[in-house]
Amino acid sequence: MSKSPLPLQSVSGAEKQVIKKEALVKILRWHFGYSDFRGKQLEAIQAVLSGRDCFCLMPTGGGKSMCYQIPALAKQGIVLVVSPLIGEKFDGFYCNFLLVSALMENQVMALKEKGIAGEYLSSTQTVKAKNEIYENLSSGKPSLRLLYVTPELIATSGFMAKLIKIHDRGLLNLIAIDEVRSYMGFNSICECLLPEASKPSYRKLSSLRNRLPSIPVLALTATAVPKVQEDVIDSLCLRNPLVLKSSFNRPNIYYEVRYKDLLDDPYSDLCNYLKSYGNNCAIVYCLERTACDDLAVHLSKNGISCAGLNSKLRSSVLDNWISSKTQVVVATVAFGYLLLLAQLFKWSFYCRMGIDRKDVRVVCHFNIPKSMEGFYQESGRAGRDQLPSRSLLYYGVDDRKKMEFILSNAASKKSLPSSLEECSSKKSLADFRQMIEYCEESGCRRKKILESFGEEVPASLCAKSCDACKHPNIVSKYLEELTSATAFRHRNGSSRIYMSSASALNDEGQFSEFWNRDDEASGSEEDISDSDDPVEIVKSVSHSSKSSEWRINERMESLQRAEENYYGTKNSQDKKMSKADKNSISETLRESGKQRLLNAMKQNQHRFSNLQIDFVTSAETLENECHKKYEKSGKSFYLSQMASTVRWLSTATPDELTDRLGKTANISSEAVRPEANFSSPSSSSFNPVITQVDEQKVTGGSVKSSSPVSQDTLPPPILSFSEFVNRRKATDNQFSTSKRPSSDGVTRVMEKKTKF
Ligand SMILES: Nc1ncnc2c1ncn2[C@@H]1O[C@H](COP(=O)(O)OP(=O)(O)OP(=O)(O)O)[C@@H](O)[C@H]1O
Ligand SMILES: [Mg+2]
Repeated sequence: MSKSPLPLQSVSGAEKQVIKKEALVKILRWHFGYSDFRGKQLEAIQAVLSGRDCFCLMPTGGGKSMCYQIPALAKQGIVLVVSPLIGEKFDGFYCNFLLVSALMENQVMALKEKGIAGEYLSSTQTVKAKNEIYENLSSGKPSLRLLYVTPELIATSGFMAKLIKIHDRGLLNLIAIDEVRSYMGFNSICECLLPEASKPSYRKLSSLRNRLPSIPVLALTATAVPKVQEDVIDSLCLRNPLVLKSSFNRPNIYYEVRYKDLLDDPYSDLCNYLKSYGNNCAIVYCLERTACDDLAVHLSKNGISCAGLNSKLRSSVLDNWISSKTQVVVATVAFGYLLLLAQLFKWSFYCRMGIDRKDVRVVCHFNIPKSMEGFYQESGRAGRDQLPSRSLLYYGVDDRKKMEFILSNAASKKSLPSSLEECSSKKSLADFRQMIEYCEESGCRRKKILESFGEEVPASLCAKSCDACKHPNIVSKYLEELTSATAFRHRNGSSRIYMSSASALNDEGQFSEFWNRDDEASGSEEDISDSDDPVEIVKSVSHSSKSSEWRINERMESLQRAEENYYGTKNSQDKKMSKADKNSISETLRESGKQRLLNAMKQNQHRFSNLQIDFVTSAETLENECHKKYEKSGKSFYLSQMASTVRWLSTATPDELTDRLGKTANISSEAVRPEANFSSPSSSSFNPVITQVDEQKVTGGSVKSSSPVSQDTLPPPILSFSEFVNRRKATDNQFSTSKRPSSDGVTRVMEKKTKF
């Protein structure tokens, strides 16, 4: 319902007086229906209305927009809002044009619905629409109050000329630079990495001050560490700005980390988690497009209405989500192996896109984000209505390695001078380190977040609103298990630096984003050495000789060689191992598994003390059960099942243990049957029911999968890089020999579906 604007105060552009709080609250109530200002809003508004520059740090969802929207309504004239959220240039950074446009429309529409004359200028608009805006601006008394533009538009001489005219007529009130952190003052290294095309507009922001010296500038951001604050103030040439900082704490968000390596099936875990939130809305961030697609399919299959925002983003997806038709948006944090810019922008794009849906109850990161800053921004999408909400991060050791690999390499992709390259890479890794600590250390998660922004807070601030404060023992236990599982994998050489997802081939038969053809075409120039040391491999990627043209096959082969060397030279025993052997469950592994179970039983002996059981035999029985079930699928599944069993032992009742041992013993005594594989319905009888009981009870978390292990529910095998390459070669050959590309495409998709 549109409202007519509240009559303006009699404050002309020339007058620099403080408008009283009452008058401003009246505007707030009239247009937005809120009873009072939040946090530092009033101070920021009064500062800019009195003509002073202001640098305002407010947490995500803190209400930054209000700081320029109210001034736009309190004074005659126009507020110019420079926002990276609406930049069509962003499609150059793999961000989708349509989505950007949809968001922009959404924001302006929201203003219009409130009776506020807002417009945006973008290349998505028709010439007619743009002309109407320009006509309005040049009319005697423009009705426009807020004009949203991109930094790129500011850089054009045509627009700057128009702006100066508006200014000269005394109609420009304020320049607000929203999400200023997104496109300025990263640091000098990152700035160097911006594509040439973006540099002028980026720099032109500072020229706003030179060209329009009398207009106050309001810089707004949700995340800026002290160094960046200085950069922003310098770059924008702010004069004696009022610096307003609110705490970054989001008390209504409960922070939790779950460990993929300790879960039977993270997908199911997430499904259950989301289901436990009923019809509330959620955002799930994934690292790769393929993972995003997989997850979207998985969630949909499980009855969760879900839309994937992937390569073919559609404004309708977002519209549906904003209008509550879709419960979950799985937003890919599309990442390009070869582009640092992708690292800089993509990860944070979806979180910064300014979606103002207040009732997001859950934000889940299905992969670890690359920095605390990104994580904070993204998780901050939850609970913008200040109601209790959750941030859930699934941490996986493989995800961590993958990200470390990417970050180590990212700088080398831009042909930077080596000093900058090293520095940039170090910075990214240091930023990432904070995320690892957030996941792998047992202290308060909230404290870690806040400390990363330079805020010293007492642990009591959390008030048990993170898993580490609420369930310290459980979290410590998980971390211990994670450490032993990781150490174990490390010793046995099962971790894979080049591991790709099960959907390494996407449905179009192209590579996953990790191996995106477009990226290849964009001309990266490194090679891989034969070193068996991952660190060496990473280094060699950075420093290898340049070739004029990127050749994917060569690169594939060298990576394949590197992987083979990695496994092949680990030790002489490994050398002889075939791929199948590597995934097999060795006797040593089994022995250590038994020991692990025995320890777990001993640790929990107070609960089992009345049972007439021998711990050693029981541990062997349980280990046999795991082995029988997972010997065919291999080591990783076996290990994960062992970890689950250890957890189960920490909560199982004596009856449950007797029951399980009894069943297992019966089954163990049977001769090995052909149906002992996973498709056997009878195998369900000895599938342990494992729950994160405590977690579930107290936090409403999910119940771990207890369904029978069948062929359908088994997680797909993870291909090694070599397997991936061979498979790709096979499909490529198939493709090239085919006279009918369309039917071949179908074959390929089917092949993927059946094989993976
Ligand atoms: N004083 C207020 N009282 C109540 N709600 C408010 C107030 N100010 C803003 N809001 C609401 O808070 C929500 C978040 O505001 P806004 O989008 O401006 O946040 P933001 O700081 O820009 O967040 P982000 O960093 O995520 O972009 C909006 O729905 C807005 O209407
Ligand atoms: Mg905002």
